[in-house]
Amino acid sequence: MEQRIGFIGIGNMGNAILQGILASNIVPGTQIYVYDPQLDKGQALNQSYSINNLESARDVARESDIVFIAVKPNIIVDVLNDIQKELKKNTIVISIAAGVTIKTIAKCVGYEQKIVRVMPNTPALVNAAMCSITPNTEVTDEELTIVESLLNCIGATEIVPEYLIDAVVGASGSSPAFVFMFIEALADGAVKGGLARKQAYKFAAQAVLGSAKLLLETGKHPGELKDMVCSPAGTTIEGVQMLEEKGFRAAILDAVEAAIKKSKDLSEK
Ligand SMILES: NC(=O)C1=CN([C@@H]2O[C@H](COP(=O)(O)OP(=O)(O)OC[C@H]3O[C@@H](n4cnc5c(N)ncnc54)[C@H](OP(=O)(O)O)[C@@H]3O)[C@@H](O)[C@H]2O)C=CC1
Ligand SMILES: O=C(O)[C@@H]1CCC=N1
Repeated sequence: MEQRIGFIGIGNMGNAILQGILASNIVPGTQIYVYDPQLDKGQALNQSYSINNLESARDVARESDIVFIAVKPNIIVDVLNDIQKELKKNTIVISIAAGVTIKTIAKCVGYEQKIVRVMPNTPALVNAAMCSITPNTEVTDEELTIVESLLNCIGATEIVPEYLIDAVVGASGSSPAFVFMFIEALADGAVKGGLARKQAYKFAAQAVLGSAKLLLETGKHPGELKDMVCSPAGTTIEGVQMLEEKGFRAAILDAVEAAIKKSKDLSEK
């Protein structure tokens, strides 16, 4: 890919996308420009991949054809106002912020700027991200394809209308945290049953990974796959009954709903 890619902010999520892109080799490090106030974050990558560590967000905006804004939602407006004069007409501004609308972004960088909202997740670090993509009307089909191919290098993508991004936050942006809690709890249970801690994480995580793969690759309904595990009068159905009694499904549903609500609240501010 010939485009120069910028990153403003390389905290948890910016760094995960950046590392995923670097590992995929789609863009050489020399075509990547980053700024984060903690310069050491970029310096480590500079040694391994020869990326360009710049001294300000404005410098990154000036150098980039596609620029990821990966700062927290509460400072994104300040950052966008700061870089606005440095953007070229065709620069694609990608925001990964939860709850910051295309309209809010356009108010800062101009309604004619090419803007894409992306909702990624941290599995980007291991090239297993799920990203939603929402372009504004200034983005051409060709440019959208470029953004898609960039993000497909770090996982899977789906194009969604803007009003569904809050739901994506619940389903895949925030949900890795819920899944890690689930894995941690699975492992705690196994440790209680006598398994060594390290092995417990491996068994639990591989079970989650394998189950997700089975669902995606067979396309079967999750209920059918669950039924395949439950032998009559066996061990699994005992656990399933316990999860139903403790409100497992309702708890997950409520957690997703709470994340969606927060994302909506942020965009109404
Ligand atoms: N974490 C996740 O799983 C996901 C996050 N997101 C979105 O990603 C964005 C970033 O979140 P996350 O990575 O978790 O947050 P982090 O706090 O981990 O990362 C933000 C980074 O931006 C840096 N920063 C602060 N001010 C500036 C500035 N003026 N210019 C450049 N960089 C700056 C911060 O430095 P310092 O720490 O010194 O302030 C930090 O390194 C948010 O908008 C969030 O909604 C979206 C999907 C998933
Ligand atoms: O917690 C957050 O606000 C961000 C957005 C989605 C995942 N992390």
